[in-house]
Amino acid sequence: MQTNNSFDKDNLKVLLLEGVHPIAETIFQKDGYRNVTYHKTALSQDELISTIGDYHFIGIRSRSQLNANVLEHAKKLVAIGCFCIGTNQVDLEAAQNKGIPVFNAPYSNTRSVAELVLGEMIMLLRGIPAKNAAAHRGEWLKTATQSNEARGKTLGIIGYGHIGTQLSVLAEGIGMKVRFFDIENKLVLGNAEPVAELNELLSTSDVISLHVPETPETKGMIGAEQIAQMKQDSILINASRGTVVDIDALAKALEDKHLAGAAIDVFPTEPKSNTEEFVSPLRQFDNVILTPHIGGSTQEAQENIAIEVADKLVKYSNNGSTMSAVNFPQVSLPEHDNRHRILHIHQNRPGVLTQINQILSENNVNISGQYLQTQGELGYVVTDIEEGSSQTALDKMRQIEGTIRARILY
Ligand SMILES: NC(=O)C1=CN([C@@H]2O[C@H](COP(=O)(O)OP(=O)(O)OC[C@H]3O[C@@H](n4cnc5c(N)ncnc54)[C@H](O)[C@@H]3O)[C@@H](O)[C@H]2O)C=CC1
Ligand SMILES: O=C(O)C(=O)COP(=O)(O)O
Repeated sequence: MQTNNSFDKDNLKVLLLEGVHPIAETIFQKDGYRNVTYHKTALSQDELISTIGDYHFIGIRSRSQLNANVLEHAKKLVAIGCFCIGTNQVDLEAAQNKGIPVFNAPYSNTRSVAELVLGEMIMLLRGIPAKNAAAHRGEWLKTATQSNEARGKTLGIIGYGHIGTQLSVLAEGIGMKVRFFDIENKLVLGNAEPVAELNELLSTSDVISLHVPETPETKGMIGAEQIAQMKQDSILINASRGTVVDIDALAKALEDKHLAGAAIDVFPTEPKSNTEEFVSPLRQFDNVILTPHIGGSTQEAQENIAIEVADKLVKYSNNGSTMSAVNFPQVSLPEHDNRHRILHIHQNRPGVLTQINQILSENNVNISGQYLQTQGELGYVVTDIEEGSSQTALDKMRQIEGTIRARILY
């Protein structure tokens, strides 16, 4: 059990990795967090293990793997910020078991991905990547063969979430017909049409674009069998996660000329830094657009993400609010001016709230507000109390069975 009291910001250490937009550092510093370490790259597993124990907050993007082993060494960690959408790089359950909320930016880069995919789709339908590559070699491929307008073509979107829906609207704007497959019932935008079976979507679309998260179900979702279902001369785009598409199966389909082209932004194994070689069987194909996982890498998106996630971390640190945490009970909290606030994180079992209130009552502590939320195995009780014997009460609350951690905000 951890025994932090109200945090002295001077002693709180923040580690920002993977070149998150520098405005994140500014936000921490402006709020009085002076101990911010900034790295342009990700850290290896060994580096994370030897470093993470010093830090109270960590900010990462999609490369840093915060698995259970790394989190085991995160003795002081209070919260994790994923400065991106995907949180599959973090063992969310291990973080939850340690009472560490994980925050992300669920919307900020969605437009950037949708715009990239729209552009790639138009380019691929015209056969531009191959013609461009040929021109760079001095070849002149002036032909209309396999060069098509997007207007009237069918775009099949797999995963009709924040990105999928925006792409849907943009694609309809240039006259495409949009169909989609999602495991949830979704509000349909424009004239898009839901399709009940993945295979039906695959076999009727001119372009397939993937916008699903990485989950056990989406891993390997598009393999040889699914690609075989796709129309002859159709196009596959993946800007979701590298594990969703079997790259060897895709390479074979391109070799066999079953597909007219592809655009791939995410890969099963991605270089850890810009100095490492990118290795992929897709490098040989002129008709494949290969991008280095930059779907969300625009100035606009990165700045918005940095503001959003840094604000969430600072708010959790200063005020205890867990709104929009992805693995944690969500509690939206008012400011606690002139009051002390006790945050109690515990295993979700009966009787904890009663024991908390019993302790407060026995210590003559007056409760001015209380908030309780549970999620799965975790319970989060926030109690605003009048100043006084809060420290004694906190010490006693830490003895309640099932307590994971507790801290006080002055
Ligand atoms: N290339 C890049 O730089 C970026 C990649 N991404 C990736 O894109 C993914 C999607 O992002 P958003 O649209 O914002 O997420 P979202 O959560 O809004 O949408 C995902 C959709 O996929 C659906 N889904 C989940 N499992 C499915 C399955 N097995 N079959 C069909 N549909 C399924 C969900 O119901 C949901 O509607 C992220 O999880 C992330 O991995 C996100 C941002 C940037
Ligand atoms: O937001 C996401 O999920 C992404 O894939 C973007 O990742 P990145 O921040 O570019 O490492």
